[in-house]
Amino acid sequence: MSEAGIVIDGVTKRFGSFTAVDNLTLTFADGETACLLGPSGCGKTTLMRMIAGLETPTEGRIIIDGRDVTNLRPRRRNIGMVFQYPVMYQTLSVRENIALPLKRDRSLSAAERKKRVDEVLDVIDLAHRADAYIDELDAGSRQKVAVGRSVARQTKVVLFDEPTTNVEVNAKLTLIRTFKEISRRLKQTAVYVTHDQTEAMTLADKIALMKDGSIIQYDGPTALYQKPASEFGGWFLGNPGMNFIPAQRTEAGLVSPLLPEPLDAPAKLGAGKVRLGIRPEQLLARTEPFKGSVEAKVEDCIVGIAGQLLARLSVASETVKLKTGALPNLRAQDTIHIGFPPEDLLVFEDGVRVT
Ligand SMILES: Nc1ncnc2c1ncn2[C@@H]1O[C@H](COP(=O)(O)OP(=O)(O)OP(=O)(O)O)[C@@H](O)[C@H]1O
Repeated sequence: MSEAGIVIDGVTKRFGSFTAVDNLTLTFADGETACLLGPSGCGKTTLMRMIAGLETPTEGRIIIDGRDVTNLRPRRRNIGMVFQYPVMYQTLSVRENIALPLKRDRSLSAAERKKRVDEVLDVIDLAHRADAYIDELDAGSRQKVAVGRSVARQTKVVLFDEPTTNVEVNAKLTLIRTFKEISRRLKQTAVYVTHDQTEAMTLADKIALMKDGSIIQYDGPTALYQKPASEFGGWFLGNPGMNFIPAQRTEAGLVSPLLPEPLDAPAKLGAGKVRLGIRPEQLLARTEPFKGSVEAKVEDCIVGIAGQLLARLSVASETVKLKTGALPNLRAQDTIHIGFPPEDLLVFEDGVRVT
């Protein structure tokens, strides 16, 4: 196994009898930005700390750029790290903070060092503040300096541990753009831990969706959203998550009181429990009945981001979530008509996607 990038090879981490990371095997490809995403306690930080060398795997190996680093100390791994709370030297300027990690590198001349720092200042878009002191900057700019410092050595791998947690919402997007631009320009392999799905969707080439110490799916953001491999992925991604509707097998296909017509059953369906998945924004919703519609009662309704309505509906003893911009006057207790476009329905068997 000598490929570039980061190879996680059968890695397990146990704390006493508790397994935080459970026999993971995965490759973060060279030059790719990968996000580790998942609910609190799923093992994201533990996995990243093992890549960094801050934690030793109980079993398995970690290979960075073809070199087995499992037993190397963090400093010997040649990686950059950006944390939630960066340590910054208040009495040094932006330029001096970024230059700091380069001081130890004797292979660089003073001119080369200055050139590197100028390059970094340019990428993080802080050349105009190069001589400012850290405490004169806002949290977003400070975090940019932290990133600048971590990438100044131009390591092949850079790790981010929820670096936007303490940055105000408006500055987050700028910061994320900066991360992307830097990894692209420096062709770095970046691993980024977050529990913010919007951040992961915006930033990642690929997302590793984690649950209980395992990786449920490793895929591009669009594939993960549109074709979750499991009900967990459908539920976890999206705001609100995917709807799941129970269905029964019959001679005519899959039937449900929510569907006026049976749905063709996939050939590879076994004998397990079948549920149909559909995203709240994929439901059709109108005030009048239409072809293929069923009647639904609005239980409650709130206005979401960008004026879209988020409603909880009861339909034939099931609860269904709807996200729509089409019914601006929707109120609780209204009766409406909804439809499930067959082409948008995903079939899950025992929690695993079949189509
Ligand atoms: N040093 C430790 N000793 C004992 N248990 C630990 C230790 N570090 C982590 N754990 C446990 O391992 C599990 C995974 O923790 P981890 O911090 O990796 O999760 P996470 O996905 O990063 O969660 P969060 O988003 O809350 O940071 C948790 O149940 C945590 O309590």
